Amino acid sequence: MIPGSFSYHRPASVADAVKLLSDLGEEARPLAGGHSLVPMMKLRLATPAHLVDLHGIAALKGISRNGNNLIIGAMTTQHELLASDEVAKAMPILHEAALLIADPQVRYRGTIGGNVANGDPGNDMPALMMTLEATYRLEGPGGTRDVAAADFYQGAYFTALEPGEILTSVSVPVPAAGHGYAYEKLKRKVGDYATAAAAVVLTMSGGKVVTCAIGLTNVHETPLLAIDAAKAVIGTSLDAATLKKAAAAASAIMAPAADARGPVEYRKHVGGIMVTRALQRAAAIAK
Ligand SMILES: Cc1cc2nc3c(=O)[nH]c(=O)nc-3n(C[C@H](O)[C@H](O)[C@H](O)COP(=O)(O)OP(=O)(O)OC[C@H]3O[C@@H](n4cnc5c(N)ncnc54)[C@H](O)[C@@H]3O)c2cc1C
Repeated sequence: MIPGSFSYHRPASVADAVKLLSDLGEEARPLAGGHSLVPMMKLRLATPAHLVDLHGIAALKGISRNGNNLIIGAMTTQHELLASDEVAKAMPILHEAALLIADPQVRYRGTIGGNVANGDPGNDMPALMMTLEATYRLEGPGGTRDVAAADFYQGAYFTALEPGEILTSVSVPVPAAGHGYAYEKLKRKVGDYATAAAAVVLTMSGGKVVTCAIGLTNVHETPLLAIDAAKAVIGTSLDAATLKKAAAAASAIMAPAADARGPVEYRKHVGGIMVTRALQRAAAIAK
């Protein structure tokens, strides 16, 4: 449980971090909260020769509002998300989901940038960011570009990040006033990753669903958007038959691994239940 040896770098600007990562090449990795990377290093599943610590870069911190978007700096911790009144008011599902990540110790160190850039299908933020139609800002040797969260995940631990690039911020459109929301996560115990989880953001009018987005965590090698399930509920009052149809449509795209959290069929079944519960709770909240 002791990591291999590495050299430590602490740049003071994004430009310096990008230059270091580009110069040092494949053997270098950005270090954020270290709560995914360091455990991997201890297990020797990751053996970077260089760690480029992002903690000295003030520009990567903080939460601000730009028009209808919340801009969250990559080095903002999960604890800081929870402490933000702006997040709690404008985007309560983000507050709710952050509270379901691990435990306070992990949330004090773990960052939103590390959580979404890691590419771990077990992380909670990626599916939520897809549901909220977030965009990631990436900065690298070739300049700055924005990538939709929905286009970012390519496989387990494979993302759209190019060599030398870092994720600098996440831009999240604020959902409509009166929207309904829920993040339902089944885990074996407090502090565990999801056996399966579902995020729902919807709007309703006259008792019927007008818009709906559904994201799924840890039921596939990447986070998923359950597009057909979301379509199935539009225009309905979420009656029992519709809920069943939506859960079935969501389960149909799930392909979880059989692991200590259960066999494939169980995790798909649980995933469907998470979708049902999230839809019901979101509808009850919507005004
Ligand atoms: C006991 C335990 C339980 C946990 N449970 C959960 C859980 O239930 N749900 C959940 O979502 N997470 C969970 N986590 C993971 C936790 O949320 C991590 O903090 C998070 O996944 C990674 O964030 P980090 O800031 O620690 O990143 P790090 O561990 O520092 O980095 C993770 C990866 O992302 C890369 N990276 C980091 N920042 C950037 C950046 N800005 N640009 C480009 N690449 C970057 C790193 O190079 C590394 O490959 C748990 C962790 C532990 C230790």
